[in-house]
Amino acid sequence: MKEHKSTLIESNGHLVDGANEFIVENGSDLKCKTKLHFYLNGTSVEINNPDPDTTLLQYVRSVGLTGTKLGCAEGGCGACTVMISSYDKSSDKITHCSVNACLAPLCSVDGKHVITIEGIGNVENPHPVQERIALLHGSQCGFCTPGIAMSLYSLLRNNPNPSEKEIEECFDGNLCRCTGYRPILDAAKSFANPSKDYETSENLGCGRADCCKLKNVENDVALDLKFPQIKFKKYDVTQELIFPPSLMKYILEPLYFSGRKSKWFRPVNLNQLLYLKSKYPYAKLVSGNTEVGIETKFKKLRYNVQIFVGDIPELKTCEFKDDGLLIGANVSLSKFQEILQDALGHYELHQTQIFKSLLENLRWFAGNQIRNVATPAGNIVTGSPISDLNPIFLSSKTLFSLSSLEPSSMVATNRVISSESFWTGYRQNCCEETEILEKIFIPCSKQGQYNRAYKQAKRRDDDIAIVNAGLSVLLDDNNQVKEAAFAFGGMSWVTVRAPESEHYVLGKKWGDQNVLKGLLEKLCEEFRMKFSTPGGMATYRKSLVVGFMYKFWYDVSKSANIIVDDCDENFVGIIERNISKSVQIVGQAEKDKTIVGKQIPHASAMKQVTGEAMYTDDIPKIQGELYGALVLSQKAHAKILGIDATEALAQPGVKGFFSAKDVPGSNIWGPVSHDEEVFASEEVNCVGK
Ligand SMILES: NC(=O)C1=CN([C@@H]2O[C@H](COP(=O)(O)OP(=O)(O)OC[C@H]3O[C@@H](n4cnc5c(N)ncnc54)[C@H](O)[C@@H]3O)[C@@H](O)[C@H]2O)C=CC1
Ligand SMILES: O=c1[nH]c(=O)c2[nH]c(=O)[nH]c2[nH]1
Repeated sequence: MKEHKSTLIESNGHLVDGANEFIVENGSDLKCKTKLHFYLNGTSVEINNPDPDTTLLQYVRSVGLTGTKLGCAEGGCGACTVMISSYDKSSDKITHCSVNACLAPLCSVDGKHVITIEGIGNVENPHPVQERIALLHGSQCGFCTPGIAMSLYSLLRNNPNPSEKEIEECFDGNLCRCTGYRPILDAAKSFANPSKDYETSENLGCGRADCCKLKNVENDVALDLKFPQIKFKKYDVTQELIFPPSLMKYILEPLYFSGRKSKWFRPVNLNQLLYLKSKYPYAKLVSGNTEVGIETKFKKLRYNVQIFVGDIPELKTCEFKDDGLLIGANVSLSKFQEILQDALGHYELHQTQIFKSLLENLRWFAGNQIRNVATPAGNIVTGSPISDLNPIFLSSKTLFSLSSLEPSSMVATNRVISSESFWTGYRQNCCEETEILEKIFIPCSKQGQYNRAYKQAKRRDDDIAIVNAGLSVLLDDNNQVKEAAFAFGGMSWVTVRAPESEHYVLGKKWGDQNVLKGLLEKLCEEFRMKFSTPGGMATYRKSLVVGFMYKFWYDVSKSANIIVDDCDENFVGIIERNISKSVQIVGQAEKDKTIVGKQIPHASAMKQVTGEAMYTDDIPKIQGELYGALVLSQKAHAKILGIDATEALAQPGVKGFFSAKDVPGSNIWGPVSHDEEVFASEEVNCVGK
């Protein structure tokens, strides 16, 4: 990766950007539009100066599309899933992505088509996805159901002929707490081609609903045999909502919005971005917003100026160089997965070790909705100590290219820094304020090099690591270690290497049991963790480090054909979960019976899958509406001798205080047996009553 310099400002002092010349406006010299334009469920929407702090979820719900739900608000549960389609002029392709609307900024959807659960069907005319989930009992409380339907819908829009495995994986960012996944998967797998081999790569067309490549796709599986009592609609891809032709011609221009608390810039090329970053060094870059969104919502951080980098083509490039992969820092993680998969075919087998490690860890990196928008740059710059990618970057000497404008000359300049010196402390790195991460160079592995990645979390999918690792060794022809790089996440304030263990193993023979013993002892010494360490679980975390190295030892030995004693195959490789299988046996309905033996969906099912079911939070607000808050007991078990409401009434905005004596009629209620008090009258029997 070479460093470069280029002039960005012409002698007349104006910023050079192809045909554009920018004039002073909005506090910067960049001429910007102040109107957001996108499509929502097939209808054109224009908003003048939207508030940069509004999420897509807040917006769609505010216009009455309350089928999209607010669950966890941090991209973990999938209840807010919508689909965003965009058109890429250079490849003439439309992509459809499931996205967490709770994190997506409204301002980020310019030029895109947003489809919510209401946009795919309704109770009178449900989409086949909605109909099958409802008829096959895939909803109970129904709160997660629209999100589940949208994940499946997004998969089918990209891949109308999925395998069962692809269907199971499309739900890795959706949680359901009451229905159970069995009926959901039954419904979803009715769209699967059971004969399709997961590994088969096929041409999935250009993303248009009527793409000629999809004409022969037969989705009508043997549903009649599997579900004899139900007649389903056929799934016909050609009937899907099309990508608006006018958006294909829409030219992305720089945007500027000014809200109550913050300003938002959307540059559309690298020069504009560097210029804005030089003008506003303190500005926060926003990419997938999956970390920044958490910071602003939960950590209450404020960013007065935000620069959205999601529409900059230079940050989404990919080049297969002779010695490695050079990618734009803001490709989405899903796109990164595709690039890495392509790289496996492009390079020789021995060169692909690091790419394989990255692919392995990306499988377990959050859920689809996050990977569709989050970027390597976001992960690298955040520098979380349990980042999934950074241990692999650190153990592979990946290079980062940082770009900025030199303030005096306004010349674009660039420096390359190794991952080994990038992170400087807890969530800190060596990026200067005016610098942006432009490109990432991931080297090919050498002949004799073995690189593996491991992650242990509380659950496999959609979870953050407890400890993770990127481990690498280079062996010579005699299996002696020439180079070693062992990087771990979750063991310190930053992703760290284990220099003493690396040094110990240098020159020693891989496969020698004494070396293994010594190496594990060294690691234990190196990662001495106090019992009181932040994050806890000190012993467990240390044992994970040792466990990963043990696994790596046997994994490398097996790959390098080194005969070792006691090699248990279970140590090597990844334990794969098979495709889940289950059956609900529904007998033939007896003709003279109206209920017994019949597969009858519950009364709310169709409303839930279409997003039409109204939950408390979905009821439109009325003018002057008041909210209730409970005053709770701080005693575990006490007699109520009297209630003094003075403190509650003194709170700002409080209009009244109500207790048991104010309940008209009976103060007793309960779901089945009526044996609970609405408000405690004489006695409390727990804290929080
Ligand atoms: N909310 C969730 O469930 C999950 C969140 N994550 C987080 O998401 C992040 C992934 O990235 P995004 O959403 O794209 O990040 P983001 O838009 O939230 O930005 C994260 C950080 O990266 C910086 N950044 C982004 N692009 C940059 C660039 N080109 N140059 C310099 N700085 C840049 C931002 O200013 C910010 O400090 C990871 O860091 C990870 O921690 C990962 C998995 C799940
Ligand atoms: O690198 C990460 N991987 C995850 O799976 C994850 N989940 C999360 O919330 N943050 C992160 N970071």
